[in-house]
Amino acid sequence: MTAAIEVTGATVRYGDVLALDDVHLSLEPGRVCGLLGMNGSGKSTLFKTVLGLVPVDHGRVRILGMPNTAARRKGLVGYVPQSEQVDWAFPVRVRDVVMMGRYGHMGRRRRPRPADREAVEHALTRTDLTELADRQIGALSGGQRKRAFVARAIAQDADVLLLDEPFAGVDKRSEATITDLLLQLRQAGHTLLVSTHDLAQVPKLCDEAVLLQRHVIAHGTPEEVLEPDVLLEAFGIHPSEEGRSWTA
Ligand SMILES: Nc1ncnc2c1ncn2[C@@H]1O[C@H](COP(=O)(O)OP(=O)(O)OP(=O)(O)O)[C@@H](O)[C@H]1O
Repeated sequence: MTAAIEVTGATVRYGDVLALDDVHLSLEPGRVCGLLGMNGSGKSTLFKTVLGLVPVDHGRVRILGMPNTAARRKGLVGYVPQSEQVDWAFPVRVRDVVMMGRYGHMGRRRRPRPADREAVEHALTRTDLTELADRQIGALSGGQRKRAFVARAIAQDADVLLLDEPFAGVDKRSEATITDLLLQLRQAGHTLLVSTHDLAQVPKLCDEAVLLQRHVIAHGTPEEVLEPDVLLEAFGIHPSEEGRSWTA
């Protein structure tokens, strides 16, 4: 079977900083994979590597059997970035952000057709953002902004979705909305790679999990990867008492 995401020996440096060291990762279509690791372990860099947004020193990335740049051009891969990576001062309405998800479906002139407008309204409804659709993106709360980017990914209808900390800084309502949406996307057969510090989300949402510390140190079922002994061996820490958050 052709892998949805295939990373082979990816090594990425930012100047002197070795962010990824010989990362191998293969994800079958239709799987939901949690990407776990401490701050600075390379999760965002791995997303950017999969998307082709950072140059790799070594290694190769394939999405659905094709080079990542080609998959991106065809709109086969969607991305919900970490909030810190977005310029919230950029004067754009929520509806326009969601419409960006349709660019891969439009011609070169990017003229939305009725089907594009319909997909955008549908995505706004599913993310509970219809009433906020004409607001500037910078005028939304953290959770609402996250939902706007999830709406963009839904409108895009990409087979492969990369979500960088979709639960970070969101309230309970947004968390529940986003979890439901991700479960629906999983049901519909999309492949999801989701980074999170919220370990409690992983067994609820994921078929498998990857533990990253510049390279992949564990990859298996959530139960296998979240074994306290695996975490202890990898990081020298146990999850917190509640087992809820992990920001060490
Ligand atoms: N643009 C950059 N220039 C220099 N170093 C960078 C850059 N981006 C990331 N790094 C470094 O690369 C390493 C991996 O960073 P990355 O953001 O991928 O980690 P992360 O696991 O996503 O962290 P977090 O959980 O805090 O979001 C870190 O040491 C970070 O400081």
